[in-house]
Amino acid sequence: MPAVSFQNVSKTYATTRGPLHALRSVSFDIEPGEFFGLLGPNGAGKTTLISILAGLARASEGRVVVHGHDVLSDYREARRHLGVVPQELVFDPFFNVRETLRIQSGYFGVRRNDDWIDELLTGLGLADKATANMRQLSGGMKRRVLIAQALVHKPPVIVLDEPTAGVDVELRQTLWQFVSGLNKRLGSTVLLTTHYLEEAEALCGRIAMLKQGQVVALESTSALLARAASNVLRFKTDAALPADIAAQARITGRVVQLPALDARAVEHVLARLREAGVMPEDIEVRKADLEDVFLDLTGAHTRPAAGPPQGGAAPSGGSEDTSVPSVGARKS
Ligand SMILES: Nc1ncnc2c1ncn2[C@@H]1O[C@H](COP(=O)(O)OP(=O)(O)OP(=O)(O)O)[C@@H](O)[C@H]1O
Repeated sequence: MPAVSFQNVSKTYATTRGPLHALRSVSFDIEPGEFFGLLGPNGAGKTTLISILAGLARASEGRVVVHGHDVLSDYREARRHLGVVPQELVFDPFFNVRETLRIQSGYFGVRRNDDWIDELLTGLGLADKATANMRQLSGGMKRRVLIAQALVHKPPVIVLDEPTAGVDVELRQTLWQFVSGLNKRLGSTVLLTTHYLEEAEALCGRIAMLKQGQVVALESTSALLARAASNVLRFKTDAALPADIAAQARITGRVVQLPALDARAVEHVLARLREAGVMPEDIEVRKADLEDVFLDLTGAHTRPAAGPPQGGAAPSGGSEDTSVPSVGARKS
């Protein structure tokens, strides 16, 4: 039995400009124990799909089943199997961290689970904050409690919707270590949506890519990576590129990146640039990554110079070609 089964899920919003098809017949299964990535540019429908899974929105058509429980007709059971980490921070400020987690356990009818609460506190770097009042915590610490809250009933399926948008590097590392540990040790299924393709590449065994409400790829991460041209030629220039080169290029400010199968392809591009009088600087050839596949599939070849993903913080650095790509910056 799949951990999560999306069956022909469609969602249409009525808007003043007519119907908006946020999801169009989305179907895929996530097997128990998978670390699964859901990727897509802004507006692709990721949050809508997660909201339907979590029972926060209703599908216009189709159904979603969690460990055999329909999220609509069998909501309580489906919800018990899910640990959904929300994006917004909402807390009762009068309780301390441990009390907050005990109260949340009570919502799920779980009692005397202090051992598990201790494990969550330690794993998420909150051990010395157990008796701190929620209102005394920093934003980053509150986010850790939010994650602990979502996991307090030991759900077999963990749903993380953009969990690292705007969080610091330390929390990202703590979170991934902890969630990977649950995935490996307890066999927890993890469904992750992220703008950070590097994270998806490092963590997810399988990936679905959404574009305009449709699944455009559903494959193992390694198969997706194998789809990309094996290398990428990268250089900087201020000059206008010849049209044939520009057509294949991904341009970020003055950084140009082109798929390059082998050394001959690299030589060909450099010769074309010479003919056109373009003097490339800082030439390098790197291995293709998930971002290259993503851009091919979502058709976003050209993006503006670096900017933060919408609704999230800028990836670290903020140089003209950030090493952690922000898909949100290329609204297609
Ligand atoms: N309540 C709503 N009413 C009308 N349209 C909506 C509503 N919620 C979402 N949409 C639209 O549905 C589409 C999918 O949005 P959704 O938030 O699911 O995308 P997303 O992939 O999560 O994007 P992001 O990466 O920006 O969070 C978008 O065009 C969005 O504007």
